[in-house]
Parts: sequence; structure tokens; C-alpha cells
Amino acid sequence: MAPTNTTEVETGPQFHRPLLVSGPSGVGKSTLLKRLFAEYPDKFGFSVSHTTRSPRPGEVDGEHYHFITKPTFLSHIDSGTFFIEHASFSSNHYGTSFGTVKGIQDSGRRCILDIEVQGIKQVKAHPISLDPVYLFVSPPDVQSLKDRLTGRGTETAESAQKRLDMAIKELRYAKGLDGDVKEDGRVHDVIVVNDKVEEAYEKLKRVALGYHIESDPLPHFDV
Ligand SMILES: Nc1ncnc2c1ncn2[C@@H]1O[C@H](COP(=O)(O)OP(=O)(O)OP(=O)(O)O)[C@@H](O)[C@H]1O
Repeated sequence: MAPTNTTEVETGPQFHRPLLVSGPSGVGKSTLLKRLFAEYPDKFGFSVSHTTRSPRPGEVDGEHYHFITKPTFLSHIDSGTFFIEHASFSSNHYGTSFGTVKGIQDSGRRCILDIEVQGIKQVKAHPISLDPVYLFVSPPDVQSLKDRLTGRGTETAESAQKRLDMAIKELRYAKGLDGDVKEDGRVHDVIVVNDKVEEAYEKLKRVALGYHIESDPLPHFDV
């Protein structure tokens, strides 16, 4: 029978698992994911975090963040079953809830999460398993990362340095220097090196659609 919907996209065997995308700040995660959401507006749902910070002008509750009060956030932490991971930055709390992921899955979309190192460790250690595919977006080298962070024009010298310090942590974690190494000797399931953005996008897209690809080797970082 001919397909009734010619725009139907075929998906692979891993499509039902959440996709956890990580990588140092400035590596190009947002750039790649933006393309993915633009190409497949109905296939994916981005996990919106909860936060105690105040909305910035133009931010919409439920779209950019779920804005909640500190007491509510703390009671969610206490329950032990609400958050998959949570962290605090400059006296505000941020977290990802199981409910958010489930809501996306129930809508038939693949849930995509963008989580940093501390969060990944919690996801891996949580008694409730999310069973995500861990995709690490890697820079080709540290210099490109520095160039992108400064080239983006969004950072002051101080915040670029902070992000760079965080980035070094991401790279060390990806190298397995911080534990969490799997039986196959890796920390993530698949690495995509974002050197040429077109090539990186094609690889990320394959993974996002649920297919297995051969991982790029992790470049050598002197960190
Ligand atoms: N392959 C690439 N080559 C050169 N520049 C790139 C490449 N991919 C992305 N960039 C540029 O690098 C900068 C950082 O990209 P982006 O904002 O997507 O990073 P990010 O990983 O989402 O960072 P953050 O975690 O801080 O949000 C942007 O200016 C983007 O246009």
C-alpha cells in the first residue's frame, strides 16, 4: 500500500530512547539542534527545564523554562522521584523532570535533553533509569572552541573564561578522567566531532532519527 503521508519519516530502532546531547559550551549544540528541529518539526521535543530563576523579558513559562518557586523546587528534590537531575548556578536552581520527558514521549516524539557533566552523572546514578542514548558533541580542538565562544559575541571576557573552564571539565569527563566509563571503555555512546558543520549535522541527524552510526574518535585534548 502506498504511504498515505509522503512526508512520513522513517525512524530507527533507538528512536524510542531519549537522546541526551552534551558537549562543551560553544561547541555548536544549539546550532545543530536548531537545524534538527527545523528539518523535523514534528519528530522531536526538547526537554524544558524547571528553574527558580526569574523569567527574563520575553521568556515564556513552559516554553523556555518551567518557572517555579524555591520551596516548590526543594520539595521536588526531597520527593526523589520528580527530578532526573538538578543543579544550582549562581544561587538559582535548575532541573529536568521525569514528567517533562514522559510528556514528550507520550506525544510520540523523541525527547532531546541538553545536560552538562554534573547532570549526566546524576542521570547515570539515578535509581530510576532514563535509558538515554548519550551523544557527545566534541570540538575538533580546544582552539576552535575558544574561537567559537568569543566569535559568538554573547560572552564577556569573564564569562567566556568561565565557560571555557566548564568546557575543560566536559572534555576531561569525555576522556573518562572523571569516572563513569562503560564496559566498552567509553563514557558516551557516540561522539560527533563538530568540525565541518554539514558533516556533523548529518551524523547527529542519523543518531537523532534512531540509527546506529560509527562514533567519531575523540580528538586528543591536552586537558
Ligand atoms: N562546525 C562549526 N564551525 C564553526 N563554527 C561553528 C560550528 N558549529 C557552530 N559554530 C558557531 O559556534 C558558536 C557556538 O555555537 P552554539 O551557540 O551552537 O554552541 P552551544 O554548544 O549550543 O553552546 P552553549 O552550550 O553555550 O549554548 C556559534 O557562533 C556557531 O555559529
